[in-house]
Amino acid sequence: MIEALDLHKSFQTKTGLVKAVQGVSFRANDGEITGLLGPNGAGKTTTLRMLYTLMSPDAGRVEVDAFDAVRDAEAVRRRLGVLPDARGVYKRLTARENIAYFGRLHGMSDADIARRTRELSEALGMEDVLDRQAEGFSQGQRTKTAIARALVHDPKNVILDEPTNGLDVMTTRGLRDFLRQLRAEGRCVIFSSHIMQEVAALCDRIVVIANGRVMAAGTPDELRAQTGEANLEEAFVKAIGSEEGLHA
Ligand SMILES: Nc1ncnc2c1ncn2[C@@H]1O[C@H](COP(=O)(O)OP(=O)(O)OP(=O)(O)O)[C@@H](O)[C@H]1O
Repeated sequence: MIEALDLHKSFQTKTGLVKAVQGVSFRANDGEITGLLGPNGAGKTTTLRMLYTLMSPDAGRVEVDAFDAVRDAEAVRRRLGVLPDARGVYKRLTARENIAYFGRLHGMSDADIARRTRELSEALGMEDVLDRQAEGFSQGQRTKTAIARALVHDPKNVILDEPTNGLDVMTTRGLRDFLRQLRAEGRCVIFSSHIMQEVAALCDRIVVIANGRVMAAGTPDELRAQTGEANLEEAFVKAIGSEEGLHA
């Protein structure tokens, strides 16, 4: 389970202070997919970075399975699998070597790494590229490698920053099935997106973010009730106040 408790984060820039996240709170439960939906610049990536301990919040707290992300950062990292916005796949290594490298960083045995690599490559449909050097991989192949690598240590909680960005329709469908499988395994899954159809298709719980603030949050039914809109996509538009930036 992942909890964001009144998170704040600002950045000093040449043109002044950018308030990227201004009081974001939500809870993502185990066995559920939670979607962070918002237009470009809403604060999704900054929020996720605080959840996965890359950035510390100016104010507020993150808890992962009741561990504090600042005080117990190590314990939190062990419980997380992360697909960051910069995928960061090592080009000189094959997909298999990329996955194994992360497995070793987590202290896994070669046998466990081999077993998890088999499971993940089958689930993600990437057996054909497993032993190819990542140099020259398509965007989808890079994303799959980065996801397999993030999950090699079998983490209970999974955070994915715009996982379907740049993927074709078939790869996106495969990835959606994969996320549903993670949910069925009882994991806590959080992903960000600016595509409302994506969030509507997958999520048990949705956090609508704009200008660094939570505009609405809840199950699809709760969001429809809160906004008085029968159609979920209309509910998103109403919560944000505009449909700009919410499409593919
Ligand atoms: N390191 C940084 N320095 C300065 N400003 C930043 C930094 N990181 C983020 N921001 C600003 O904070 C705001 C929120 O950015 P963030 O990347 O969190 O949004 P996002 O919802 O993930 O957007 P996108 O969908 O475009 O990825 C933006 O105005 C962005 O320019």
